[in-house]
Amino acid sequence: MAKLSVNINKIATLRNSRGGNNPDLLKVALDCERFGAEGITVHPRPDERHIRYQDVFDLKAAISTEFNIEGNCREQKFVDLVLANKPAQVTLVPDAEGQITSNHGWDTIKNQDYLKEMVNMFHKEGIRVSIFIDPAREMIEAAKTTGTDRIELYTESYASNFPKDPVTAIAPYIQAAHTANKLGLGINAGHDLDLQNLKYFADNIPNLLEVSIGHALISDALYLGLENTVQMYLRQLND
Ligand SMILES: CC(=O)[C@@H](O)[C@H](O)COP(=O)(O)O
Ligand SMILES: NCC(=O)COP(=O)(O)O
Repeated sequence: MAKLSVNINKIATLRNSRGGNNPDLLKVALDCERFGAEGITVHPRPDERHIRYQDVFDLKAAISTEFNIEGNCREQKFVDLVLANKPAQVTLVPDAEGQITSNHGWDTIKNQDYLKEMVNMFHKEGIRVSIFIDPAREMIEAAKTTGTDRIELYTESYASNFPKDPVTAIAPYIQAAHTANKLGLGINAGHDLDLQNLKYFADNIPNLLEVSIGHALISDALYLGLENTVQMYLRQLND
């Protein structure tokens, strides 16, 4: 069964909009765990518009499930933050400066040597590495040569095409999963997964290990409540 890691960036966005501590990010993370989430994901960005660097230290000290820190390893501040906190997993994402949200995976062919160095450095500190990637065979094959433990499949195109044609939407992801499985790479996935598209994805991707979900899950929680929402997402993965 794939694990559910709740991305709490949006809770930090709401908190930061008023400058106080409401909602309390730590409490939300602990509540997500209490409600059944198997991991917490954060994606600190250089402008700290949602997750602040201090949040990462505070979360690391408080949570007991798997901590996944996503971000751009070309930012030295991000690398230092990850090394100082030693999460269970770091997910390397190739964000351009000022990007609203992540919108592409790594070109693992062009950046092969650089990624190798990064993977090596995080491995020396005992941190599992996942590389954020589009579902393309050549990118997955090149990812394998970096020594990464896992890839995270960028699911935006699956999510946007799912409503009109689920079979076509998932086809490249099934191919990608077969390639990754053959190479012995673990498979994570994320971006725009939601209560409509998650079950079909999880049912069709062989050996899916983990999904990280934030935007839709936190939005659903406004209507459904956080406890109920976390459990509804868990059911999409486990039923
Ligand atoms: C890596 C990824 O897919 C993104 O979902 C990201 O983690 C979300 O970041 P924002 O919350 O800043 O949009
Ligand atoms: N890695 C993807 C993630 O953490 C959350 O993405 P989203 O659900 O906010 O699109």
